[in-house]
Amino acid sequence: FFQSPDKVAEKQCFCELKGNVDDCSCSVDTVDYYNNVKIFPRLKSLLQSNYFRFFKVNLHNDCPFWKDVDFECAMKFCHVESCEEKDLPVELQDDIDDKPKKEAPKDKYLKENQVLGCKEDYNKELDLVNKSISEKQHEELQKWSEHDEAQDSFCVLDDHQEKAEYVDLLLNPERFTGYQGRSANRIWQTIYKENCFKSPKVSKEQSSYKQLMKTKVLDETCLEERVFYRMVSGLHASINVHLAANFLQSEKDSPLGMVSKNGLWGPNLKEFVARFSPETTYGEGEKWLRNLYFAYLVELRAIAKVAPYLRNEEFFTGIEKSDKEVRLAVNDILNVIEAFPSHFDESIMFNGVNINLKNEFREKFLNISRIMDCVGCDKCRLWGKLQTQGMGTALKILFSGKFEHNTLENNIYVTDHPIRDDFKMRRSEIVALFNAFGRLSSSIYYLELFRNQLR
Ligand SMILES: Cc1cc2nc3c(=O)[nH]c(=O)nc-3n(C[C@H](O)[C@H](O)[C@H](O)COP(=O)(O)OP(=O)(O)OC[C@H]3O[C@@H](n4cnc5c(N)ncnc54)[C@H](O)[C@@H]3O)c2cc1C
Repeated sequence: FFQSPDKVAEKQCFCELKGNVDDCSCSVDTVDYYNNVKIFPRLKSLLQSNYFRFFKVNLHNDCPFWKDVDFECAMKFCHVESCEEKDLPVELQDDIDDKPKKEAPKDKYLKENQVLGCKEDYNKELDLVNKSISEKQHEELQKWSEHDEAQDSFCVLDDHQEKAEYVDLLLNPERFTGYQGRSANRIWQTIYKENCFKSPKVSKEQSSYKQLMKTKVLDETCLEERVFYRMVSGLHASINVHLAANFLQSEKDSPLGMVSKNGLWGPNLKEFVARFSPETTYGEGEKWLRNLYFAYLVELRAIAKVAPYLRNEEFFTGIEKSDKEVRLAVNDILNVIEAFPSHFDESIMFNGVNINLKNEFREKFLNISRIMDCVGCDKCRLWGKLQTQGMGTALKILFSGKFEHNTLENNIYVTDHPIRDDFKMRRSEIVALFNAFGRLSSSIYYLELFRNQLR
């Protein structure tokens, strides 16, 4: 089913990406082969284990940037079921002992009888940017920088907050929810326009993407800015690939679908093409897909870099047999990841530049993790938080400076001083990192599926 890099068929479709991933020395074909054959199957199985399937998250935070969060998710499938204590592994049950009992779900999250997909005309507001964000941002960041523990973090972790609850990720899969319209658009718009350095996203005044591309905005930015943009765009692409790959459909047109009591789900080629084809995206779709590979390579490298630390983790859930299996499975996947032939080289970043650039990079990413509290659909918020926390954890590993002794020799990273005493990872960081990487990995896998359908 998957072809080795040298046997890849004649390229035809827009999603048949050629050459190297931008700003990396690694080819798309290498990632496809390595991911689809070696990494994805291992990760898929690992992420079903008790240690990795339960994620502690606070989905009840108020949006720090604007008051009128629209809960525009139109389907009952947007709702997240949190775990009851009895369903959790022993180790995690202790963790919620003194927590207040779960609140009843808010009615606004459950709009079972609404029409699928919210088709509100949001275009009239597309250009509006909420200016209050900057002031708010400032306050939030001020608080953040006063918080010692958080100094080397790139994202907000809310697992310690009072209203945080365990969620079983396997029972709440990331898939099409119908979340769209003004609310979803405002989140992406804010991420690109407010929080990024210079994004090629256009406002309505700028006539088209084509025109924007002529200005080559991205090419003119420095590496760090491009990395930032590519990470976010890669995450965005991954989310949109997933919603096309796990789309609600009827039995009739879905031989590949999975039947469950919550509906019939499966890949929707039309949806994928509509989101990424050159015709509908002014040729940008291909670049967004390439950014997915970029984000993948950054997280892959972070896991390789933190491998010595992870090899000392117990992955304790209180069930001896399965904990041992998880340790073996993690070790196996770390071996595969470390042997990847062409890792992203983070040492090229933040060299000889003003230290403020690194801080700015961290602060901007921190804001992106905070914007997730403004997402008006529970399930999208859950996966948005998990993936930004995973990405933030990867950035912390790469840029917190606690692995400075890692050197690149003959294209292989050598870790002289594997773990510094002051480098610590929380359980939620490990869970988020692996699950976030799992999302990117599965997007690349689904991309192959769509490619094959288009051939
Ligand atoms: C954090 C978050 C999580 C979400 N999770 C889900 C989910 O689990 N299930 C679900 O069904 N929906 C989810 N959504 C909604 C989904 O991402 C889309 O916003 C929605 O389907 C509407 O799509 P759209 O066609 O309007 O374009 P959007 O995806 O909303 O994009 C807005 C604009 O950004 C540009 N753009 C699109 N992709 C990229 C890219 N990769 N890089 C750069 N620019 C881009 C395009 O110009 C596009 O018009 C989520 C949204 C957010 C903000």
